[in-house]
Amino acid sequence: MAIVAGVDFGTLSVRVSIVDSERGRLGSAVEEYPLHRKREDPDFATQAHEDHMRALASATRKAVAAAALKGEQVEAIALDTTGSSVIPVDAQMQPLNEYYLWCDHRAKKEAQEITKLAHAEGLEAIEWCGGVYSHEWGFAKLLHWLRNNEEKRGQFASAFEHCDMVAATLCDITDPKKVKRSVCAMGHKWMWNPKWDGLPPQEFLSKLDPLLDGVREKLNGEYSTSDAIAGHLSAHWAEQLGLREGIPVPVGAFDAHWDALGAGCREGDVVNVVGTSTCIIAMAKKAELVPGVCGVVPGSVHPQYTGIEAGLSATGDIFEAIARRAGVKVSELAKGLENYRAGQTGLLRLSWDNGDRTVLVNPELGGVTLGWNLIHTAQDELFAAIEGTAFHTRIILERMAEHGVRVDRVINGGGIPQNNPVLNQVYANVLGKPVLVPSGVPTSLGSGIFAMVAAGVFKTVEEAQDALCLDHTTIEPDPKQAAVYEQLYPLYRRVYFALGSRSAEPVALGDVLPEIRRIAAEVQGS
Ligand SMILES: Nc1ncnc2c1ncn2[C@@H]1O[C@H](COP(=O)(O)OP(=O)(O)O)[C@@H](O)[C@H]1O
Ligand SMILES: O=C(CO)[C@@H](O)[C@@H](O)COP(=O)(O)O
Repeated sequence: MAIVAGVDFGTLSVRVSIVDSERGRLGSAVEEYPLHRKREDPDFATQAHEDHMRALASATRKAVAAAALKGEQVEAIALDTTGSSVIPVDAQMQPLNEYYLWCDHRAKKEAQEITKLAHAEGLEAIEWCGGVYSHEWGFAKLLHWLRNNEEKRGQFASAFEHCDMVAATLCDITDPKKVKRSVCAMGHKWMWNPKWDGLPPQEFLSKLDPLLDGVREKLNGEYSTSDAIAGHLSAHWAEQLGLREGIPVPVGAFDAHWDALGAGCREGDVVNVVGTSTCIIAMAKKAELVPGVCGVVPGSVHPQYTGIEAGLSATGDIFEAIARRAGVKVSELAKGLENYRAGQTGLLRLSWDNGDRTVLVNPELGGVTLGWNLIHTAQDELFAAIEGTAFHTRIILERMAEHGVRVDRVINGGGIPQNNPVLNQVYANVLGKPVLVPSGVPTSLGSGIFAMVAAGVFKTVEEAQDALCLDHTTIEPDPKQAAVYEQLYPLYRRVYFALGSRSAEPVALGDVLPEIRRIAAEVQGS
């Protein structure tokens, strides 16, 4: 028997779970931290390193108390975070600014420049990240920071993903060169891959902007999968967290990737980690390039597999915005959704409110709702938004399957499937497949799995999964509702490509809207 701590840094809060190798999760605690946004600049989204560390210390102490244990008993701590959440640091690992959070979109211009040059130079890496370098990713954010912080540039020693920065802080590693970097974070967001000798060549980066001269060297170091140890908990942070000094901290990774493992992901499974955004995660022994899918990286989800990541740039964030505009909480607006039937609203809602991450990969897109009439309500829009995210998910899963990714089982992981059963049923109906939902919050179990491996309790991720993962409830598609979606999905697909991409066949709303309305009228009349 062994006890470890699993940590998950989400967009708004950190969850710490205390996990026992035999009894599973013994207790957990959540602590929030501020997300700094600016009303005048919707692209701005930052968070402070100190706020994260303070929240981590408090949540860890509370989780240990909730588990009715002593912190001394915890044998390892592992952590995952959002990404690309990037922090520039000086030569002593001190932050030069706040994190550019994953949803900070200020670096659109830089991302476009990277994409353009990468294609012009024939950089193989650009094909493996969907053909478009995202403004949510590391190099775009770093270049934006360098261009906009002239007075601090002289102190710039390196930049880190949130997961690597927290592990380094906990282990008191103060030399940027000695910090181990996560292949998951660096592979999906910084074009790192052993296939082309790590990061893109320095010549490419310098051509992009001379401000990036020498940056490859500054980002160098040991790149590791999460079965490697990043370091050991320092005396200072052991005291802050209420744990034992010297326990191992494995190399971290992204939240969605470990959430997928925590939700029980094996080869052949696709996990929709549905939260503020959706990350769609799969893993394969061998994976080919998937056009429009934002990352195919060896070792990223599971150390011995190639991880595949796709997703929606906003899911819960869309639901929340709809509720906010109606002046209520999303949990309030969600009450009564179970009375809705497939397609009944007559609304078709595209989930582009935060741009499109996969498969169009276009940050310029914005949310679109077709079919409004004068009596539609905010709740109608919420239901249509759930349907819209499910349709978008189907487009992505079809793209993955076309390129050899197995979609034998679909698992709805992440926070929202635990709170919103209607969403799970809509997903099963739209996908026309059973959807498996973990029978309890899967968040932070992935970290528990890697903490167990770090503590040496289990030799493999699979053994740890067998011990820690929760059972699944299977949501079967409802044949009648699924049949309605079989009519609506082709319309959604046409509109998605026609509105979102210049190269697709155009579509006339005068053709689409009567069809959506006809389907709604049939549903209402049945
Ligand atoms: N009942 C609900 N139905 C749908 N969405 C919800 C509900 N309750 C909360 N949400 C959304 O869940 C999101 C948070 O998801 P969660 O998985 O807990 O966090 P994170 O994505 O940061 O890890 C928020 O965007 C919130 O709007
Ligand atoms: O993009 C990634 C991981 O690659 C996520 O960290 C990001 O979408 C944030 O995820 P959450 O929805 O906050 O869990």
